[in-house]
Amino acid sequence: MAPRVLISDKLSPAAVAIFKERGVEVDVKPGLDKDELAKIIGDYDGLAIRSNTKVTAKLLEQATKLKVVGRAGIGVDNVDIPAATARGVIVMNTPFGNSITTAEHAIALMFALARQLPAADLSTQAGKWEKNRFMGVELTGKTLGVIGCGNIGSIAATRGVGLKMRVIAYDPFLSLERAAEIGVEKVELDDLLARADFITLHTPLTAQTKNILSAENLAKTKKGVRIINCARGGLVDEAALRAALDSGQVAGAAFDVFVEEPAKANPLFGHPNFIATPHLGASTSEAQENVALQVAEQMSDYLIRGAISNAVNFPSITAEEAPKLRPFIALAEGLGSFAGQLTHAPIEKVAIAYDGAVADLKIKALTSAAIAGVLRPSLQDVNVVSAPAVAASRGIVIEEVTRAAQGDYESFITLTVTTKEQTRSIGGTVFHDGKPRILSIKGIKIDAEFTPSMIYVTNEDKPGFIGRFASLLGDAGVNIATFALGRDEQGGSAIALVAVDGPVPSAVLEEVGKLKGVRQASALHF
Ligand SMILES: NC(=O)C1=CN([C@@H]2O[C@H](COP(=O)(O)OP(=O)(O)OC[C@H]3O[C@@H](n4cnc5c(N)ncnc54)[C@H](O)[C@@H]3O)[C@@H](O)[C@H]2O)C=CC1
Ligand SMILES: O=C(O)CCC(=O)C(=O)O
Repeated sequence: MAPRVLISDKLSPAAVAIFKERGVEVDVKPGLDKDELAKIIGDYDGLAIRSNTKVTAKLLEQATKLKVVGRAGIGVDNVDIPAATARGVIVMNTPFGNSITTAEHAIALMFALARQLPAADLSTQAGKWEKNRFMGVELTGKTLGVIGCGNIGSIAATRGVGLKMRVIAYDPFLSLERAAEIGVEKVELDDLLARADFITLHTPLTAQTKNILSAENLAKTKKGVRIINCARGGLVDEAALRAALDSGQVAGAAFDVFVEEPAKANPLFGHPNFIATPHLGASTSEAQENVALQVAEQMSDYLIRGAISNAVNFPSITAEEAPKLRPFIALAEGLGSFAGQLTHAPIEKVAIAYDGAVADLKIKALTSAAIAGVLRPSLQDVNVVSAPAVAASRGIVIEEVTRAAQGDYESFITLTVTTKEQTRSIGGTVFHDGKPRILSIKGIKIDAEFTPSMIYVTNEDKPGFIGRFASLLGDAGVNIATFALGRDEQGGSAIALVAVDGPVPSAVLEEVGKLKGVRQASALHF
């Protein structure tokens, strides 16, 4: 069945065309309220949004089929990422499609502030011709302070350089090489505040950046500074800015984003030196076409081919990598599931060793699959996306190692689960037929495929056991499909991994457990 996607915000029609071209069914329903959306979200595999749709934990509870949320834009603050991750929903954004447009909006607002364009327009069209009222400032030679010099900040910075401004940037993650490349001077925040004639903000809203322009920091600015915020509401303390505009410490401010959106009332509204736009940073036809095309392509790639790009809660997997990775994901998940089904005590650690060629694949994805396998026997809802977060919330330590090929196989994965009582290791590979194989259990060599119903037995290596075991299954009407055996040494510990046709009745398993020499008998399902 074709996957179904709902577009719940206003997106360029280019997205619909891409979804259809790729074989994804698509419904376009912008403007639904949260209850209407909650009613229908259960029908969809994908949800494509801009900033209006709020993807809350409550909405996600109803999204029983949902696999991916695609944000046609950058900020994903309207999506509850931990809740999406916990439900195994991939969240993707389009990190570059609207960067130029947003940087241009910041520059437009800088000009608007420098020459009071909105007020001059209003006054002129009112027939006032107030030539003496609107004295502006020149940008050439002024200092532009950029707070957050990532994709958008660095474009804004280079535009500032092009306008012959001196550009200084505060961004703890900006390297000196990159600063030199874009022609900015990297400075500390206090230095920026003291020197900038214009400040433009381009950071995400985080615990560190919230109120980065607080009352205290606004007091450190150069008197007469002008401030532009096209990033996120909450980076500037709105009440403190209002006071600084009133006192003249700040000569003007232009905001595209607000603490509360849609902003219908705001402490800054009505100030003569304040300019507002309604979150228009990304609103150009070029940017909207870019982000719509990109989000539709990314979501289709994931839903149809399993390729993941620009996910904020999962490593990227290209369309080329996906088919190579798929059998190893099945192997990792199978090994995890094997160990998980046999583990009945709280897990302290899961260690995964990747030997040989597999170490060059996306091992983060493989590790997630292995953890999902380990946890699923006790937690039905866990999946490859949510598994690492679930493991972390349970205090399970995850260890990954990559090594050169150790033995006979080009690739080998060994998964070790540690509880208070014991450590259990299981290893395997993918053969050239693309099928995952179990090749070692507790260090004992064996060769078995994962099949839907299996019996795993550990026993003393003594003559007669296999006959007794096989007869018991035969007498109980349990048909053996394949039988794999291994032992550590003659007369030592032996293991049997038996694929059977259909589920094993628990009474039969109990009887197997009572056979002479049997230490443990478990039914496994894959
Ligand atoms: N108004 C609008 O319509 C739009 C707004 N945006 C917003 O613009 C913001 C920036 O977007 P991008 O440049 O694409 O993001 P980005 O991730 O490329 O850049 C953000 C920069 O902020 C820096 N940063 C992080 N914490 C910082 C801190 N404590 N102090 C100083 N710098 C810090 C990072 O190192 C990074 O370089 C985002 O919040 C995004 O949501 C993006 C597009 C449109
Ligand atoms: O989609 C929009 O209009 C908002 C864009 C935005 O804020 C973002 O991409 O972070």
